Amino acid sequence: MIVIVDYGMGNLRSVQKGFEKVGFEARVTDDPAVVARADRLVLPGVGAFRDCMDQLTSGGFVEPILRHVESGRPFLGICLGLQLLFTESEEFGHHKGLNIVPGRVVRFPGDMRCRSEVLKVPHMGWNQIDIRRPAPIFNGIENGESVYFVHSYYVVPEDDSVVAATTDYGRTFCTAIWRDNLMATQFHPEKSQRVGLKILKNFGEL
Ligand SMILES: NC(=O)CC[C@H](N)C(=O)O
Repeated sequence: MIVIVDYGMGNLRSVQKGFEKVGFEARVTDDPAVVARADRLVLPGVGAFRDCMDQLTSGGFVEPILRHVESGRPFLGICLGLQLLFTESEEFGHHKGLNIVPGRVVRFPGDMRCRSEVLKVPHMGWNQIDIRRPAPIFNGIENGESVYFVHSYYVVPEDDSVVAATTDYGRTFCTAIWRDNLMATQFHPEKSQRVGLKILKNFGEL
């Protein structure tokens, strides 16, 4: 069973519908005991880093998430669900994350340009992924495919070897990580139509 963590700040229904569209039942839960029993766990996230960490902590989700990742069972983080895996984020201050992946979460600068065009922050819309490592979620996905983004911050892993894909937006930034059973994307598979559904299907088939 795929379990989607409901800590009050995720785009849960669209993630759930995405899995259903590719033939996988996904259970949305706010019960840490159900999270602890998941054989595949999805951590979505929309909103501010600190608020999400506060919700995960107050909801009793931190331990079950850490145990799940240690167990080797498949884990998928989406957008803020990627960022929360890291040591800390500079979003609205300095806030500690789950520290499952050493590294920081930093903001795009406001003065990025591409040729003469100012690149707005948040990075919002379709952009291409440059697949660096054959993460299982990328099975059957062509390099250079477009996916959908909505974010102002991006992750900077201490160990570059966890980077599975990058994207260019004023700079080349990490857009997906893969370490053993742990996979996470800065973009939104559930908003990325055909490519995104394939990614969700790949995760369901692990
Ligand atoms: N879509 C989001 O919630 C974005 C996550 C985070 N607040 C960021 O701006 O990067």
